[in-house]
Amino acid sequence: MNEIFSAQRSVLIAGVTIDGSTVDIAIDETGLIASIGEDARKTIDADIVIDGSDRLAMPGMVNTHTHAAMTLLRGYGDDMLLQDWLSQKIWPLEAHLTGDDVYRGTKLACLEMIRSGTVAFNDMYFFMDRAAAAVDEMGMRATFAYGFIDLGMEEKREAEIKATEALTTHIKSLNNPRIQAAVGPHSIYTVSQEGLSWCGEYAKEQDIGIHVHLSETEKEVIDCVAQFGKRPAVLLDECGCLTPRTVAAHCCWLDEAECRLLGERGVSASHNPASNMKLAVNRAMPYHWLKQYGANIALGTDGCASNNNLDMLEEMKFAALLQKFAWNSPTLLPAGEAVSMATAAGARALGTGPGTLTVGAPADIVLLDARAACNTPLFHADSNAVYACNGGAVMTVLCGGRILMHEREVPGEEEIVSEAAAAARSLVDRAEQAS
Ligand SMILES: O=c1[nH]cnc2c1ncn2[C@@H]1O[C@H](CO)[C@@H](O)[C@H]1O
Ligand SMILES: [Zn+2]
Repeated sequence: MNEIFSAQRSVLIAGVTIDGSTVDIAIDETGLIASIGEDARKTIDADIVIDGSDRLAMPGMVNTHTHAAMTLLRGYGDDMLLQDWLSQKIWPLEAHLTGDDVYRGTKLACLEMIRSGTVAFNDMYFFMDRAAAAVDEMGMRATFAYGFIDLGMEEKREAEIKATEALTTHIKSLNNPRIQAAVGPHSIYTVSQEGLSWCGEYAKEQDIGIHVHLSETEKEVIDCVAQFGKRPAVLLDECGCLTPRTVAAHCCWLDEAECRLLGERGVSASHNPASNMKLAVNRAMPYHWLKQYGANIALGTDGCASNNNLDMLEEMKFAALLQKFAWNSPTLLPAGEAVSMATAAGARALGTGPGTLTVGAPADIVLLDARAACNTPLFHADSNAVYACNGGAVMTVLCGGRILMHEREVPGEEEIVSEAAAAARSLVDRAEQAS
């Protein structure tokens, strides 16, 4: 059994269901889908054969906004106002974080994501070289941004610039096609205009993406207008931070003109409904306007301190329900669109491929249990995936043809969990001793 997790080999998923038809999926030794169809098994002499009967195939999901190592802070501070939560609970604890903590927390995050069908994620945090090591070992894809926060102080800005440059250099030196760097200006309320402009220019020069929090709360918009006389998306645009490779997380309080601007710039908006509801930001991302103006609308969980898990199947349901409820329209964000947000739109946001099950695409594939209660009866696979199932229905996960989980087994799971639990305990102990 263990050898199926080892090196990259050619794989045949035999007799699996896609959109109601039974097909084979052949994956070559470079990790691409070589053929899909009734006779795909004849096209390769596969090293590994996965039995696809009683399985539904879907593209691997892409989590476009998270802080992976915040798994260690899960349940540490809940039921608070966003500003209090950050300043009283989260930031004081993060001051004690070490690289080892981030490594262990990110491994736990990867485990959780793999177990719920996610193959790629967009991460913003600290000690990202250690997060990249965790992802490399777990076999997923990720884009890493150092969370750039200068609080308007020039000295701090210099340090953040150095940290950002060091991460980009490190990630590029890994030469791992699954791992990319991005620039991570945290938000317009934690980064000066000088800092934002540097981020915009640096991203352009390095040809990498930008990962930023945008218009999460009404306070962010009110303060921005009072201080700068313009709204947050306009400010970001003037600093060169709205590009086709920008992922803007939350986007809750955008007005219609800002949605048009995001569409014109080809920005990806990452909807994070669970975090938004938990922190009561009191407005749902204007999905209808972003869609109307052509922004790429993707999905994310945010960190585990505000969600409190990384299950994208659950997140699709939250997205579909929140949009309907908030904008009083039961026809808004139907199941098929929620699946596209979690797959194709996410892959487009991070540039990891088409995010579809098509020939020539990277074999980022999730197999769901067709016999699970949540998939019974099976009138519409998308409907069950969005409204009925959660990550527990995910049986097998492949990323770039590599098998990361099979029949719910992930290699090394017990050790990852126990080491993360110990790291979280020790982090809280250190913070409490210091206070
Ligand atoms: O919802 C959120 N809004 C704003 N900041 C957040 C949220 N969740 C996490 N962080 C914070 O963003 C930084 C990333 O480098 C971290 O300090 C993390 O705690
Ligand atoms: Zn966030």
